Amino acid sequence: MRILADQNMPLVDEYFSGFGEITRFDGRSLNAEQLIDVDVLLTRSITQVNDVLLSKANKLKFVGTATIGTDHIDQTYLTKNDIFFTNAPGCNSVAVAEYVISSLYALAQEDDFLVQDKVVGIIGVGNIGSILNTKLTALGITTLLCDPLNQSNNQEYLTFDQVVHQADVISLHVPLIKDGQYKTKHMFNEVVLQALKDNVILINASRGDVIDNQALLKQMQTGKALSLVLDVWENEPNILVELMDYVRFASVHIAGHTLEGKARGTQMLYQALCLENNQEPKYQLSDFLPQPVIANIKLNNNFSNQDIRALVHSIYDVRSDHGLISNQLMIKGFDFLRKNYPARREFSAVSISSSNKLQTKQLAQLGFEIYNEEK
Ligand SMILES: NC(=O)c1ccc[n+]([C@@H]2O[C@H](COP(=O)([O-])OP(=O)(O)OC[C@H]3O[C@@H](n4cnc5c(N)ncnc54)[C@H](O)[C@@H]3O)[C@@H](O)[C@H]2O)c1
Ligand SMILES: O=C(O)[C@H](O)[C@H](O)COP(=O)(O)O
Repeated sequence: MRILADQNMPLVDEYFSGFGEITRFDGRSLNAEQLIDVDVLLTRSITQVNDVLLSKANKLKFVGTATIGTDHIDQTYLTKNDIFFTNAPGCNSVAVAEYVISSLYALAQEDDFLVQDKVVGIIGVGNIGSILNTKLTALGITTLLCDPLNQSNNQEYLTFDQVVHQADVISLHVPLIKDGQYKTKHMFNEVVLQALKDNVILINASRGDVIDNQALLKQMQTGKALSLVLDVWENEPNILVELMDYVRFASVHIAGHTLEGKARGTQMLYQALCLENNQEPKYQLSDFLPQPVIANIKLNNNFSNQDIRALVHSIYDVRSDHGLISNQLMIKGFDFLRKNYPARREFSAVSISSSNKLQTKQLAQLGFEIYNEEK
């Protein structure tokens, strides 16, 4: 079996070498010639998989993207050509939710507010939005949910307009849908942006095109008071650099890039290929994840709600990502910063011990491991 895998996908040799010969490719410059005689294509979000790329793919039977988003894949073409397709739903949901929590705490610290005093609107309540909702609720934060396509799990849902006008924080977790009734491309256009309340915190870790970046720049240039947290941008990797000046925390589409999130993506493709080939999976994530720098933390009795911020930021502080893009974007470029993103762990890599039952429960809901019997 010949396997072609994106060079930015971790653990490909570890998971896939048993299946055959592996060749790595640059996700931005993959071309049709490279697909000749290839059986399995493993991509990330930056490769457009369509009729042009696959025009010479004479043997291709399996396409997997180690991502949640699928807007780069022409699934109709794959179905028509009898090519199996899978993505990795949920692989990096926890990472994105933790990115939002880290951002919120960083703004709370810099602007001197309590996260519990903010109402957070979540637009798109699928894998990521639901996990974020659980974590925010555990912290005592009120959430407003909007998802016209997902009215499940006994939640109260509001309309887009209600959420956008009532929330102090708006966090976007929709897929990119380019047209139709539930279109999300430019969901935040000039009109919506203009109507936002002053001082709203707008967080986008979904897809760049969900916010009209030119319209957003125009609003900010005319003095609109918004706190912007942007992980994703229109036209990556050639983003609208002028917008950066107005962004409180900017990053290079890495909200999902924890070690766990990326490795889970590879593992899900491995499991799908095993299933397709009637093989029992041999490996699991824990076989390959390194020990975290901080593995155990024992909390003392004085640990308070306020200390959760410090705990969260000891695992992941979004400001380190902002530092990277601010200092190095123009020198190194967007893709270089993504490829060389420092190792980041999820809260679950850290085990917490506390004698306070309520606190232990809250931290468990936030995603930390608990290592005493008080769980
Ligand atoms: N920044 C990153 O690193 C990163 C990482 C992972 C995923 N993502 C992006 O986040 C998106 C969401 O991920 P997910 O796993 O939660 O996906 P998901 O499919 O589980 O959830 C998306 C939710 O959005 C809802 N939705 C669709 N159209 C909507 C609309 N018009 N208004 C409101 N809700 C709408 C859907 O019903 C669904 O429940 C992905 O599609 C991907 O584009 C980004
Ligand atoms: O959709 C996703 O899962 C994410 O956006 C994913 O993390 C994108 O990152 P990439 O595949 O480009 O590394």
